[in-house]
Amino acid sequence: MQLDLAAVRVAAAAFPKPEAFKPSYGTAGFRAEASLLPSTVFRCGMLIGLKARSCGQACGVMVTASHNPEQDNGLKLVEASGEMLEPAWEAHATQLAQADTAEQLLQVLAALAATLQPADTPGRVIIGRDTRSSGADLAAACSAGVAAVGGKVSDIGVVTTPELHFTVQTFNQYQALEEQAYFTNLLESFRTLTAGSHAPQQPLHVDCANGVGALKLQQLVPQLQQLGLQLQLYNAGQGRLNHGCGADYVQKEQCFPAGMGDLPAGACCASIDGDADRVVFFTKGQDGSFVLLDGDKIAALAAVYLRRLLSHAPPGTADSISTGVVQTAYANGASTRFITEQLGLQVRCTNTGVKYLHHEAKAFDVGIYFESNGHGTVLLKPSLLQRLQDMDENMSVMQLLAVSRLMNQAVGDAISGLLLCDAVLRSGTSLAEWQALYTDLPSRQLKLVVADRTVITTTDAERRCVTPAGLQDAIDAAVAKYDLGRAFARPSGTEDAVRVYAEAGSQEAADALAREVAGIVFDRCGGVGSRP
Ligand SMILES: CC(=O)N[C@H]1[C@@H](OP(=O)(O)O)O[C@H](CO)[C@@H](O)[C@@H]1O
Ligand SMILES: [Mg+2]
Repeated sequence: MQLDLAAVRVAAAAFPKPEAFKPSYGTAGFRAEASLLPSTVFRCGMLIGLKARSCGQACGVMVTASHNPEQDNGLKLVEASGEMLEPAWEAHATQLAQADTAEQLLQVLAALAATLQPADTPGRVIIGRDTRSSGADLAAACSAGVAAVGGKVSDIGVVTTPELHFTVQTFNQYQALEEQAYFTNLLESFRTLTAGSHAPQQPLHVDCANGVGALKLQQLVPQLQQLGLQLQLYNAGQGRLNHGCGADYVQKEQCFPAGMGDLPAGACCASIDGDADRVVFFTKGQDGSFVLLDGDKIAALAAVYLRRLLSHAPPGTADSISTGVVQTAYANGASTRFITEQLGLQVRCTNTGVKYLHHEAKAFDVGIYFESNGHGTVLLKPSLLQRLQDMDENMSVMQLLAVSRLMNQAVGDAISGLLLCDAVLRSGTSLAEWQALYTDLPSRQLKLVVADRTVITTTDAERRCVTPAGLQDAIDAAVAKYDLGRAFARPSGTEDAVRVYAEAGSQEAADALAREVAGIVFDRCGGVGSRP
């Protein structure tokens, strides 16, 4: 592909890279303090502009730092399929973003362009952003990057991350960019799923993390009310983004978000994160305690529901359909046991990061995937959808098709997840029954800093360490001392830290095992600071 490198040089000069800044495309794209990022987003604009021109379709950029503080920002790049950027291109993105001089930058860009052919159709880049104050300027820098390589831009303004993925996916199918298509799709599929179910339900109290999800849910409130769902929104934009609220806070701190501690016992509550791509549920126990229903519990509920729908489909349907649940090593062992032993479904474990789960889930006709922290969705294979469409109209078949429309097929979507769980709760599974599907094994997560976390390499979906030598044997010896013990250590893909996870028969044992494993990692991997 031919590029006007002189013009690129001039355009790039307006977005100099801070000298010591070495950004890399992590588990969820780039993230940093917003003022560091203009060069990164400009360069990623060039990268995704080239990709769009070479495939002749729309690709996407989402400017967001998700659950991180307001002063941070970042970006996620989106393929024409609506899915996350393919790994080979993550490496190109890192190379471009790290180029120190104009010469290096042009060299990396020209080398990449030389491998690409322009398509017959022009392609375009759809850019969205969350509510952060730095978002508009960064989106403009990204547009400038796309333009510098001769690409076309559609800036769709403030949207949730999954909405951007959905828009890219559907634009390539129907050439429409209207936001209403996203809402209509959610509302109509929710209507099908809840038709004939037992309204009125109790209200659903949603903590919106003071983020973009609040804006979008506010728009849905009146129509959802007509469908029998009463949404009460909290942290809907008055307070600081992700501050004392949001899915990340609630799941990590295991406590009520700001403004929601006074709700009555048994209230049905949920938290979404700053860019609305993850959701967890929670409630208050009769004793006033905080009760979390995390991504594992959502996966279990979705699995119960889909299994039920499949069993009511025309005879023989369920037998010929592969249904599986994809989890990571962080999934509570009790959830894995419930899904395999009680539901008789397959469970696969992948590396941490939604892109790995999504990929694995596509192998099933019905693939349910959730990380414990609430990222996830339900995928139905196109060949299965075709089969269902060809079947006689049966309530369960209609509902299975509705699940495929409600659940974002490109990426995890908090709004889809909220609506799916509400629909299942109305279909006859109560909140108490959901809670009681299984009891979580006590667990503990810790993190520690070591001199160089890349000395730790892992295998078996990050559940076992390969290097440094002897580390895994020492972890195994620790785990063996605990009843129902399981533990692993892995380097984070988003932070300069090593994460340790442990579960065991009691909370004290899980805490002790996590501490012990963290100590082992500290001693053998060059721990920094005080020993855990
Ligand atoms: C234990 C944990 O919660 N890890 C998170 C975190 O990844 P790490 O590689 O563990 O830093 O950020 C990812 C991106 O948001 C998310 O997908 C993942 O679940
Ligand atoms: Mg997020």
